[in-house]
Amino acid sequence: MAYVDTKDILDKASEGYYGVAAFNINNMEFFHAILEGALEKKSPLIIETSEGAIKYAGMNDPYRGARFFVNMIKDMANTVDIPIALHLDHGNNFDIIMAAIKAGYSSVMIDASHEVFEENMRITKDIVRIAHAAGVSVEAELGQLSGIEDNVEAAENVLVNVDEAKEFCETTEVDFFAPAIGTSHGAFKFKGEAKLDYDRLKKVKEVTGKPLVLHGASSVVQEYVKIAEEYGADFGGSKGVPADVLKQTVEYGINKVNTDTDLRIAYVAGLREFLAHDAKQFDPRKYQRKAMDYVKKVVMERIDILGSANKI
Ligand SMILES: O=C(CO)COP(=O)(O)O
Ligand SMILES: O=C[C@H](O)COP(=O)(O)O
Ligand SMILES: [Zn+2]
Ligand SMILES: [Zn+2]
Repeated sequence: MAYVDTKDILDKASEGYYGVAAFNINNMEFFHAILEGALEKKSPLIIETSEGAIKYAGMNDPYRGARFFVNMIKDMANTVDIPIALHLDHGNNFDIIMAAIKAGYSSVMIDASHEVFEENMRITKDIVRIAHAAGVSVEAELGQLSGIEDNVEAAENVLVNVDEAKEFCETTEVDFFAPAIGTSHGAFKFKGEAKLDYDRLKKVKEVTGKPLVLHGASSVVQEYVKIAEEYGADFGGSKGVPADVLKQTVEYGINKVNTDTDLRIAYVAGLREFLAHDAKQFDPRKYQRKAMDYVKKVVMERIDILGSANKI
């Protein structure tokens, strides 16, 4: 169909109260596996790359890395019949954000959430001005991702403040907004029960009216953790955001659901399983296929959970 603005995908999702997964990639194989899954589900697709992914792909040259991803994804988008957007995840380095905008990313995230509120607003507003002038939409974040502990006072300090969220969105004119509501990145999100602050989420949706983004949203699917561990991995104690919790967040206004860890675990499970059974194989197209099939399955399962199938 086309290479599109992330905002187009997310405005529709926000109106329709469904979620679209944003999948992190570092290379072609993950992109192909994700694309196969999205095509089968006829789902809009957001691909995102971290600054680290851009440096990796560009052999430490950000502009070269950003061009690498734009070329791969834009070209492919023009040959398939689903909308695809390319997003810079957790942009923090000015040069890399500029490289992504210049190379043709659909959108960028400016993550100045570690700064104090006023400074976060100032930095975000600056990036919005530059990005919008280039026709690129912007995501920004408020609060810190570190999970809700039993201590409520500590949670207050890391979770998004609703009044600040309103002021932040109005002042900066960001296109989509990531409120911290209790998730964290990686495979070890919760010690006990997965607990997110739904009330806070509902209020943020109400006061901002923006498409909302959930970071650290992987489910850490135990089926793949088990396979990986059967073949030598050690992810003891891993725990993610369960599917029913994700569905609930979508119902309360989350539209972009960032997913990296689930794909990494599925891939490494497939790779370990395949290699353990075929000691003679050294063709990457063969030994990566099972890993890609597992990634594709995770992608399709997430599309079903979030409700973006047939929304093209
Ligand atoms: O938030 C993410 C990327 O920005 C990814 O989160 P996970 O580590 O839960 O996959
Ligand atoms: O949010 C972070 C993403 O999972 C990307 O991580 P990375 O910096 O290892 O590429
Ligand atoms: Zn952050
Ligand atoms: Zn994130």
